[in-house]
Amino acid sequence: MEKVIRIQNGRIDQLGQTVLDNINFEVESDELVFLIGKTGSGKSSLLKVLYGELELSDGSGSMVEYDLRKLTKKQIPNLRRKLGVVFQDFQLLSDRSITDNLRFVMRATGWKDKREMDQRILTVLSMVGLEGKEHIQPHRLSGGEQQRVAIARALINHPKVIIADEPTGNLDPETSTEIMHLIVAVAKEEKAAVIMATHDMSLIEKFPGKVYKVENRELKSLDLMNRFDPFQPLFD
Ligand SMILES: Nc1ncnc2c1ncn2[C@@H]1O[C@H](COP(=O)(O)OP(=O)(O)OP(=O)(O)O)[C@@H](O)[C@H]1O
Repeated sequence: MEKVIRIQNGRIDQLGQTVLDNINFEVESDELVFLIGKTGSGKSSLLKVLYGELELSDGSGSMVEYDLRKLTKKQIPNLRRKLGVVFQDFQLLSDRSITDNLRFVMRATGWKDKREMDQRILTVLSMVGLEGKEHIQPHRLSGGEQQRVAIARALINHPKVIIADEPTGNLDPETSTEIMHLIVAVAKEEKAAVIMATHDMSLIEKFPGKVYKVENRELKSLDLMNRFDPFQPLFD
């Protein structure tokens, strides 16, 4: 299996303070990886490094084929073309239809041919079960549907990695499970790895994946056999 993420002895700083140190982390192209840990522990910071929003301050790291220590401003859009990013608050443009939300990203990532764009829009909307809703504006959709649009947007460029920062944080438990099923299914279809920060333990129980815990400025791989040991709580 190809490694799509690799960080060795990495360090992440925010405003001169070390958030995470001695990060050793690898993700293969077909893996589902959960990041857990208390609020403020550094999950989002790690994800930001992976999508080029924050520097890797020390060590070495690669994301898809990009060297995270040598990432130039010019390379960041190219890196993001290889990724799909999904956020807790969906981050859709509220004044545009679903189609225009997707077109906006497509234009920003170099798509030009209108027919090809329309075709891809139909494909990704059908992958997330939103066919027929192309012209609706996001505020007329439920939270679960809005997250489906965000997932469709993440799929536009055939991502190698889907990065999801608490994608179910604003959804009820039933919708969260549906969205999680969808992320896992589309990742399989597109052959993308998934790395997801979450506070939702029920998702980790339902969907088999690797689990890393961020704690005391360290990223620890949790032993899968022991991770439900009641004496080693996942969440404090
Ligand atoms: N833009 C920023 N500037 C400075 N410090 C920041 C910034 N964003 C986060 N931090 C700090 O970095 C640390 C890690 O925050 P981060 O958002 O990565 O945690 P998290 O585990 O994702 O939390 P949450 O579960 O609330 O999303 C915190 O101490 C936070 O205050």
